[in-house]
Amino acid sequence: MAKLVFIRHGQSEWNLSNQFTGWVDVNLSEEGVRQAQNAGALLKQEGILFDQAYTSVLTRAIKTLHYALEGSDQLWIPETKSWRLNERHYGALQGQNKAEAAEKWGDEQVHVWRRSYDTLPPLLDASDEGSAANDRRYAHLDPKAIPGGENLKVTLERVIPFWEDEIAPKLIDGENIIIAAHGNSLRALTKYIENISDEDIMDVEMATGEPVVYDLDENLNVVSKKKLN
Ligand SMILES: O=C(O)[C@@H](CO)OP(=O)(O)O
Repeated sequence: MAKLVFIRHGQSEWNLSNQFTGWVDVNLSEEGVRQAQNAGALLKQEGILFDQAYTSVLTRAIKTLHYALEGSDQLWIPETKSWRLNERHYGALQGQNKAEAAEKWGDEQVHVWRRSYDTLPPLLDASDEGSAANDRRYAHLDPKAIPGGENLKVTLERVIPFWEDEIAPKLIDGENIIIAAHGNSLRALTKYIENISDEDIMDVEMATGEPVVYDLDENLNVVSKKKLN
């Protein structure tokens, strides 16, 4: 039996200002820092001892991981950062205010962009100055792997190879793992490990800074799941 903990980053500055974020590297808000510190206290209270941590290459998730590990006295454990755990790329919506987008395109369209499994957002051109192609942290990637915008399906398809190659083998060996990532990269992993349908995943939400604890058997079946709050 292995423990797997998902933690969505604490509230970010753009969660607070209600802007589409995706791959834009915004910081935690003060409330987000408090949420991440509280997650550390909850993990300590729960007594979960981790062997390995994973996070994305985005500041809000990395900092959340560090606050959570510091609060549970395990800041020393090995950690791996991967772009594959990044938030879904929100394409040309990145930076826009969600309420203003709903006024412009309608609530229904914005809801479909945010939560449908396979509808892509409007794409960001690779020549746009905000393209991830201009960001040094993605310089080692095949340019074809750098998205101009992702739906949950595409997000899942880039998260799962990392899960299969890096994370699942460790869980099968009985290691306890924490993954600090993002609302939609964690929804993709949740869909995969809980076998949730394309339709039902639309209603699954992750709260900021709230650890979700799974017990997994050696076949990676979910034996139990609980949220710490
Ligand atoms: O803006 C984003 O990147 C995500 C997460 O904050 O938003 P949503 O919940 O709308 O997918």
